[in-house]
Amino acid sequence: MSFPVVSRNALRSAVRASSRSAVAPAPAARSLSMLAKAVTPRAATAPVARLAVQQQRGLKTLDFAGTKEKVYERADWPLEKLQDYFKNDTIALLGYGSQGHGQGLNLRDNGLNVIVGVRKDGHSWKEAIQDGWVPGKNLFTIEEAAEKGTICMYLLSDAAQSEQWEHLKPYFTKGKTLYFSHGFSVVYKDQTKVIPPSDIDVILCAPKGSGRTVRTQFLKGTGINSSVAVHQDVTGKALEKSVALGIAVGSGYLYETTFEKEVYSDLYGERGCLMGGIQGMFKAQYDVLRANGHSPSEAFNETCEEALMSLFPLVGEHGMDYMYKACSTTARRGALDWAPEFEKACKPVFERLYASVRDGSETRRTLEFASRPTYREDYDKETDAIAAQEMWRAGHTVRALRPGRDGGKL
Ligand SMILES: NC(=O)C1=CN([C@@H]2O[C@H](COP(=O)(O)OP(=O)(O)OC[C@H]3O[C@@H](n4cnc5c(N)ncnc54)[C@H](OP(=O)(O)O)[C@@H]3O)[C@@H](O)[C@H]2O)C=CC1
Ligand SMILES: CC(=O)[C@](C)(O)C(=O)O
Ligand SMILES: [Mg+2]
Ligand SMILES: [Mg+2]
Repeated sequence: MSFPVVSRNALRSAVRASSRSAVAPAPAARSLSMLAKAVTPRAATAPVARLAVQQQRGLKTLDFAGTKEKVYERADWPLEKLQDYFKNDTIALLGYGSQGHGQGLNLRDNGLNVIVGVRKDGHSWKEAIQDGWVPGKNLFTIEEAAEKGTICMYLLSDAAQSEQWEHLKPYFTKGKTLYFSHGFSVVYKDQTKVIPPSDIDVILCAPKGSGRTVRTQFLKGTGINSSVAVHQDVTGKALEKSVALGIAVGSGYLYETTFEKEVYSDLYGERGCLMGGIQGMFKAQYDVLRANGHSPSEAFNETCEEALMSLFPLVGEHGMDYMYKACSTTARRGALDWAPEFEKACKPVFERLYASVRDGSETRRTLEFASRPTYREDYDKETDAIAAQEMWRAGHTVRALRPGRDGGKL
């Protein structure tokens, strides 16, 4: 079938770009995903799968639109090398939220010696048991795991990292490594009081996506992209260790950054285009359609469904210009004219947001809110309120209509 609105040149350059790109899936990765599907999940599958995916790539300096940056790729860390590198380590995951789940299961499937530490009988404890962690064998209280771990992965919520710090710090003794998936605790130390002992390596690997995706991409044989950074290098091996761990937890490739840059960009991004901004923009567009007499299904389809199911995936695969070219000349004219209007309207909001991240206001708010004993229920109330908005209730019905779907949950 032909694809009339995309010029041959555009298609050719899209293909060239994607074959050049560091993220283009290697053929081996594709066959790996079939392999991963063909065998039962967990332990036995992934190590076999990972061996199949020896790509000829490793540490690289790449040109990102004119700026040279270092990227680490998993080809430099085949499974046997990872297993050998961490053979004397006990990797202790402290916390089992979204990241604990994704990173922990991937480490376990990679055959590394990993244990989980969470509050006994809490929500995470139950979830860990469901995921096959066994109390007394590889599931412990936070304190027990912190004691046993030579590499302690501090994956409690950012608020709990601060709250538990004084209590857990004595376990982070000389020679151990402290690992974060966010620059938050260390960078906002004035508020969090997290100041690591000076005789341990302090490193970061922050997957740039949900812990759920960290897991699903690993099972598919692809890999999330992550940031790596070093806060303290006592052994001279801190960077190497952060890269090795980054690969071991399921990253496909890693960008080098600093704790500060990671946390500023992360807090900003999630409040902006990734989560807060997108909900706000969808809602505003939907409400105007409804106020002008459009039905809920029409308003939802023209705001969310088409974006998420048709146009955004094209942007993700090939870039914004490709998506524009795949749409009508009519759409293109209007979108080209209106994009700068939106940019102008949004820019001051983004500037205010960045300032609020940098001056610690966002941190203060998070620490206050997520420290509440009722934090789960309190968050649920607000996300339930989003689910209760007419827009997302309409979305529930729309999603259920997608062929192959039997319900409204993605
Ligand atoms: N979510 C994501 O996908 C991403 C997260 N990160 C970072 O990874 C780290 C972990 O985040 P995430 O996985 O989302 O986890 P959450 O922020 O959802 O935190 C959940 C974990 O913290 C524990 N916890 C919360 N409060 C307390 C407390 N007072 N005492 C003891 N334990 C507590 C929970 O245990 P319990 O069930 O017992 O309450 C649970 O194990 C954070 O630094 C985050 O910024 C980085 C990239 C993406
Ligand atoms: C998933 C992720 O990268 C976020 C949005 O930054 C987070 O969950 O904190
Ligand atoms: Mg974040
Ligand atoms: Mg993030």
